[in-house]
Amino acid sequence: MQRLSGERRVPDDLRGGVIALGNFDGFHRGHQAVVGSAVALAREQGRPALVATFDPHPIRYFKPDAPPFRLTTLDQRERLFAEAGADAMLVFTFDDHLAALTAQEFVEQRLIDLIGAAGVVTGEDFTFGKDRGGNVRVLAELGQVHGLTTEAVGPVAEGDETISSSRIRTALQAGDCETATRLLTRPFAIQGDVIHGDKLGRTIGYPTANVSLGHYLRPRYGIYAVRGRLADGRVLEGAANLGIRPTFDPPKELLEPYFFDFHESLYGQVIEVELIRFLRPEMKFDGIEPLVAQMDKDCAEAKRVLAES
Ligand SMILES: Cc1cc2nc3c(=O)[nH]c(=O)nc-3n(C[C@H](O)[C@H](O)[C@H](O)COP(=O)(O)O)c2cc1C
Ligand SMILES: Nc1ncnc2c1ncn2[C@@H]1O[C@H](COP(=O)(O)OP(=O)(O)O)[C@@H](O)[C@H]1O
Repeated sequence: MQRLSGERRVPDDLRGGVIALGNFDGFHRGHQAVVGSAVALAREQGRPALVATFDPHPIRYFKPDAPPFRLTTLDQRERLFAEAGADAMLVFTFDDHLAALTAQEFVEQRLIDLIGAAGVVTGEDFTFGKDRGGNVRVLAELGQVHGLTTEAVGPVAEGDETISSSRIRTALQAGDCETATRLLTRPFAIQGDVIHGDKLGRTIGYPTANVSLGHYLRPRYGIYAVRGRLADGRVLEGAANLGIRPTFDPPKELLEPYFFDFHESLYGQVIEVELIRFLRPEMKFDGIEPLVAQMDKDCAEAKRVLAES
């Protein structure tokens, strides 16, 4: 799958496509329905399927000081869109210029001129353009003028509630991995480079691969049963601390998975760590011995949890 810039002319072989328009952070079941419809329509008509996303997230542009809230990085979205059958991911840079485009300018300058789109699929509640002047009705009207097919996909609900990124964020902030997994159709996963830490882990028999939380939403601090995916595709099981490790000075905010039966260096590798279940809150221990005794128990519990999930 190709990654394209939303500011440049789309190459000829990807023009005349159907584009799923949205941000799709998390790529939850609702997002999957929108992208799925775009891909299905594209296949039916023998057209390329494109998926849009915004970087930075529009919320970040409008609220630069908002606490981290991301559910996926651009790299994760790229993989998820490819798995959903898209031929290209189109990244719109959300900056002053984009924010100032009216709905009509966005459709004419971006969808028609730069992308050469033949069809566009959004969620029913999608808004776009300066002051959110564009919605699915405006999009349909502009589409008629420019020969652009439009389709609005209704919300996907679970129970009485629409599935949304904010519902998933709330679940993760409560340590409710199971709800997040259901709404995402896969576990929430943090991807990042393995960085150097204090080199303490190895001396207590528990080396941990330290990953920065970056722009990700902060799930509830605590100990989790996890699965890790290495760059080479290997999947490892483990137990991880996500938080500030209050036993150590100075406290540092990290995700630190210990992988069972694994003895290789991971420094510099990009790994992805799936949060399967919250086991307990982080605690401050009075020394290394009680910490290690608790880590032994955590690992035993994580193994039990992972064996049945
Ligand atoms: C399963 C597990 C549970 C842990 N629980 C805690 C905890 O409750 N409190 C704490 O301060 N550190 C805890 N840690 C320890 C730290 O996350 C980390 O292993 C330690 O700070 C060594 O860091 P290093 O990787 O920088 O050497 C836990 C680690 C693991 C793997
Ligand atoms: N089972 C394992 N789980 C996690 N990391 C491991 C494991 N075995 C070896 N490693 C390596 O050891 C490093 C962690 O060792 P540690 O002493 O905790 O150092 P640091 O403080 O730099 O994280 C990891 O980054 C990884 O390269």
